[in-house]
Amino acid sequence: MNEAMRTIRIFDTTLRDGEQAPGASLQPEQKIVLASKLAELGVDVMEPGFPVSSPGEFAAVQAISRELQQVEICGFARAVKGDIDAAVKATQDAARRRIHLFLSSSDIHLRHQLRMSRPEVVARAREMTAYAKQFSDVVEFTAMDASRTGIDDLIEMVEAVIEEGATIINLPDTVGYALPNEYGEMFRRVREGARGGNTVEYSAHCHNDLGLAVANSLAAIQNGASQIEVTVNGVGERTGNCALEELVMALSTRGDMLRAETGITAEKLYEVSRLVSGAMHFPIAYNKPVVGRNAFQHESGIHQDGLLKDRSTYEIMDPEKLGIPRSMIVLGKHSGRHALKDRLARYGVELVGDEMETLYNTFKETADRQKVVSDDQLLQMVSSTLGKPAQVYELIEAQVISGTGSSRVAAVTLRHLNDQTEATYSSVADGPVQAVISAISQGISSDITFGDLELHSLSSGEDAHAEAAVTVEKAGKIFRGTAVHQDIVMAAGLGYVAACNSALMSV
Ligand SMILES: CC(=O)SCCNC(=O)CCNC(=O)[C@H](O)C(C)(C)COP(=O)(O)OP(=O)(O)OC[C@H]1O[C@@H](n2cnc3c(N)ncnc32)[C@H](O)[C@@H]1OP(=O)(O)O
Ligand SMILES: CC(C)C(=O)C(=O)O
Repeated sequence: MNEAMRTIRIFDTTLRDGEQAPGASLQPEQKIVLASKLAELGVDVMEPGFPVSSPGEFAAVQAISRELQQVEICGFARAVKGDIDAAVKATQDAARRRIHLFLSSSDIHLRHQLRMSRPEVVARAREMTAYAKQFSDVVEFTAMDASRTGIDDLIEMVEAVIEEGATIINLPDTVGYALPNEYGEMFRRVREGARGGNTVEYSAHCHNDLGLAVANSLAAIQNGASQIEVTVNGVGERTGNCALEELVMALSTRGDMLRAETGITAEKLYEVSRLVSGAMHFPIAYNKPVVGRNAFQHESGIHQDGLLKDRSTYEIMDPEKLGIPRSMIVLGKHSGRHALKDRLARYGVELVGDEMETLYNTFKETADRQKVVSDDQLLQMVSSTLGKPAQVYELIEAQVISGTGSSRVAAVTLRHLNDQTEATYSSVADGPVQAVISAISQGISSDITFGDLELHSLSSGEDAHAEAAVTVEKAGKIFRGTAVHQDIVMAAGLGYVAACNSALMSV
C-alpha cells in the first residue's frame, strides 16, 4: 500500500535571505508588492526581512505584518535581545507570527565568528529562546552552520532550546557543504537522539554552493523535516537558496516516490518568478529548471518530432500548469521537417514535395549561420520559395534620432505585402525602442496590442547581435515573434512585426 501523503510547509525567505544576494536589495514598497504575490502563491510562512538591520527593513516587515493577515509572518533575529525586540515589534500586528532566532553551532563559527566557548553559546541559546518565548508561542530556532557541526554538539544545543520552548528546529546547510545522505542523516539523528526531539517540527534551509540545495531539502523531507525554507528563483547568499519552484515541482512531479505535497498554486509560479527577477534585476538563466526560458523549449529535430507526436516523450511537467505560455518548438540548425511543417501549419501554409525540400534546404543553410531562425525569417523563406508574399507586414526601414535630450524620435517604413503599399510612420518617446514600437503600432491593425519585449545580447564584442522576443495580444490570445539583428532597435522592431504577423496569419 502507498505511504500517505505528507504536507510540507513552504517557508519563503525571498525577502530576507533572497535579498541578501549582492545587488538584490529591494525598497519597502517593492517588498509589499512581492509579499502579496507570495501570499497568493500560497506560501505558508513568510520572512519579509531582518527588522533590526535598518529602518527600511523594520518598516517593510511591519507593513507586511499589517497587510497580509492570511500568512504567518516571521520576525528574524540574532540571539540578541535588541534583535528580538525589533522582530517582536515589527510583527506585532500580524494575525499569526513567529520569532525566528539563530545562533551558530559549529566549531568554526564559535571559534572564528562568535569567539565564544560552547558552554557560553549553549547558555546564550537557552537565554534568548526563553526571552523570545515570552512574546510568541511559536519560536523557530536555527542552529547556524548545523551541517558542519559535530552531531553531539548539535544535539546538545537543540535539547537546550527545546527545553526553553522552541517549537521549530531549523538545521541549515549554511554554506552549501552537505551531501544529501549526510544532510538527511543529520535530521534523523537529531530527531531520534535529542531529548524532546519528537515534540518539535523540523525545518531545512539549504544553500546551493555545490548545486545541492534542492536535493538536500528533499533528503531532509525524507528524514522528517516538515518545513522547507526556500526563495523564488533560488536567489540568496552567494549561489542562493533552495529554489521554491524547483522544490515544489520536484514534490509534485515525483510525489509517487516522495509522498509529500505543498499548498503552492503552481499556475502562479512563473508570474512570481518573473516579478522577483524584475524587482531584483536578476535575470533568470535560460537553463534554470522550471522557470528558465529553455525549460520547455526544444530545438532538436528528434525531440521536436517526439513532442509533436506526444509531449510526454520529452517533457515531465506541463508548462501551462505552471502559468508558462507554451512555445515548445524553437527552429534552428538542429530542427527537422516535422517541426518546420508544424510551424508553417500555424500560419496556414502547407508545402509539399519539391517546395518543401527547397524550403528545408534554404532553412538549413540559414540556420547554419545563426543561432535560431525566427518565424519572420521562415516566412520570408516561404515567400522566396513560392515567389509570392507570405507575410502581412514587412519592416523596410527604421531610423531613430537619439541624443542627450529627454526624447527620441523614430520613423519607420512598413510594407503591407497583400497590396504592396508602403507607408512611413513617426513617433516620439522617452527611449529609442519605445519610439520605434510606437511608430510601428500606427501602421498595424488596431486589434493587436503590444505585450512584452525581451532583449538579449547573443554575443559580445563589436559585432554583437541582439535577439528580441516580443509578445502581442489579439482577441485574448498571445502571439510571439523573434528577431535577431546587429542593431538592437531594429531587432526590437523586427520582433514586433513578426509577432504581429503571427497574430494576423495564425489559424
Ligand atoms: C546565514 C545568514 O543569512 S545570517 C543573516 C545575515 N544577514 C545579515 O547580516 C543582513 C543584515 N545585517 C546587518 O544589517 C548588520 O550585520 C546587523 C545590523 C545585523 C549587525 O550590525 P553590526 O552590529 O554593525 O555588526 P556586524 O554585522 O559588523 O557583525 C556581526 C556581529 O553579530 C555577531 N553575531 C553573528 N551572528 C550572531 C547571532 N546569531 N547571535 C548573536 N550575535 C551574532 C557577530 O559575532 C558580530 O559580533 P561582534 O560585533 O561582537 O563581533
Ligand atoms: C540563519 C539561517 C536561517 C540562514 O540563513 C542560514 O543558515 O543560511
